[in-house]
Amino acid sequence: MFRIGQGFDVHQLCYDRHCVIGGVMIPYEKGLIGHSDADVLLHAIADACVGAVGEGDIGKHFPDTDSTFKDADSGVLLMHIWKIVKGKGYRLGNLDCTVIAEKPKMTPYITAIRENIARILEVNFDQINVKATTTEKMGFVGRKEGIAAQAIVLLQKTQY
Ligand SMILES: Nc1ccn([C@@H]2O[C@H](COP(=O)(O)O)[C@@H](O)[C@H]2O)c(=O)n1
Ligand SMILES: C[C@@]1(CO)OP(=O)(O)OP(=O)(O)OC[C@H]1O
Repeated sequence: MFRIGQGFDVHQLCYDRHCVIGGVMIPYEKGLIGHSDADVLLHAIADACVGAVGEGDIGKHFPDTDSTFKDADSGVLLMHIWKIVKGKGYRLGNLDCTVIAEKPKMTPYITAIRENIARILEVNFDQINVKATTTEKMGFVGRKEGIAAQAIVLLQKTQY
């Protein structure tokens, strides 16, 4: 049996934070604001995974009212989500994601991000794809006020 899930997340940019996207620290004058490290891409992936197995959303598993998750490493949060997915007997078919950002330029970091996500999900590099697009200077992304990310995951049931 196959299950599909999609995730979407947005975080605001400000000057006093690190810019961590897909678990990779990206040199940029601004960083993302959140209760956790605000890794918008890993949050979209986590939402896609919990969505695929009918387990709600990331906020259900890691409430932003819980101080445990203050400045949390989103890689660790995604590992926890992935354990739930595996526990339900699923394996990853493939994951496709898009980072929607006017800046920073993502291309130099895409390989490192794919490697990091493949490590967290314990899959091969070629099962993970990460893309980037601008919004052609329009809207909150175009004004560099925030960054959005989307993810779509395909899971296959291996245990019944
Ligand atoms: N933050 C970004 C946004 C885009 N890219 C790369 O540039 C290409 C063209 O972007 P458009 O928004 O003009 O379609 C895109 O395909 C990406 O390869 C990027 O690296 N970082
Ligand atoms: C990750 C969590 C928990 O620290 O907080 P944020 O970093 O604010 O991220 P968000 O995508 O708004 O929602 C999920 C959260 O509850």
